[in-house]
Amino acid sequence: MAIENSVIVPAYHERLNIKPLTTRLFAALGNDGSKTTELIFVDDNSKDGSVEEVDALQKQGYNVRIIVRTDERGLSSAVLKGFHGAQGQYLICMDADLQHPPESVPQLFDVLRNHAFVLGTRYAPGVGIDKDWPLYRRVISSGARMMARPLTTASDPMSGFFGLQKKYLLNSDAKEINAQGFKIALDLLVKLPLPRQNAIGEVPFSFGVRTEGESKLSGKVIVQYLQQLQELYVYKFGANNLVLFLFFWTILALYAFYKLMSLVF
Ligand SMILES: Nc1nc2c(ncn2[C@@H]2O[C@H](COP(=O)(O)OP(=O)(O)O[C@H]3O[C@H](CO)[C@@H](O)[C@H](O)[C@@H]3O)[C@@H](O)[C@H]2O)c(=O)[nH]1
Ligand SMILES: [Mg+2]
Repeated sequence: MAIENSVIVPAYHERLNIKPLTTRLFAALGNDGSKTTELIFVDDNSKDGSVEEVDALQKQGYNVRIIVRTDERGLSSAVLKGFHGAQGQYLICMDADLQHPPESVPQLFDVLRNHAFVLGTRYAPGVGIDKDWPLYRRVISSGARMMARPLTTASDPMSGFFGLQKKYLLNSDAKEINAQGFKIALDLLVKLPLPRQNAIGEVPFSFGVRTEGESKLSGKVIVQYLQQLQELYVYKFGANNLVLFLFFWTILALYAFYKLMSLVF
């Protein structure tokens, strides 16, 4: 049977998560779904036994492979590498660390049949929003989400659990996509030639807790996000409006600071 669906997983030092992710994903897809789905890890030369782990799973009959990059590092560029190397016309991206439930993947593929883009969202009724996250991650996440508000109507454009129909990627200018940092979904949402109506489907999910390995989010990733925002504002609204936005965010930041101070003192 031909491969219709591809699941792309950026992975850096994720050996311990590879087997549980693979077995849970294919169990969730069931017999029929498994025949038309491939799983691709994009690893940046972790040299931690991830390759051997994938080989063993292949021998057990899972349609899984691993691309090892030796010349580049980074989440977003790894995702694009996987998307371009995928056979399926329906593409889903998810993290390796099981914070994105593999059991939700079939639902994301279903939604992709009727939408150009699908987002796993943590901001929906009944979903525990980052409840197990430390406070500083919640503050970063809320601030990052608020600053992206003018760029897209999607409820969770920061999500790393998302998908798209490959034809929209092929119709875009690859040079325009920002492959730095973590927020590849946001870049694609703003820059891909998506239909005007009904382009984005959303699937609520609860963001799990990482149990193996460590998060790779760093100060550098936050700076890359701010640079990406600036570029996206200019892309969407033009350089002049960037000045207006900067003014707006400065006033908002000063107001938030004032409120915080009045709470503390
Ligand atoms: N190939 C590759 N993979 C990477 C790299 N950096 C991170 N990854 C992989 O990308 C996934 C997410 O990395 P984490 O380090 O677990 O990120 P996080 O802090 O949990 O952030 C996640 O949640 C955010 C939502 O708040 C998302 O915005 C973000 O994209 C990501 O999904 C994991 O599978 C990780 O191995 C890299 O340099 N190269
Ligand atoms: Mg994570």
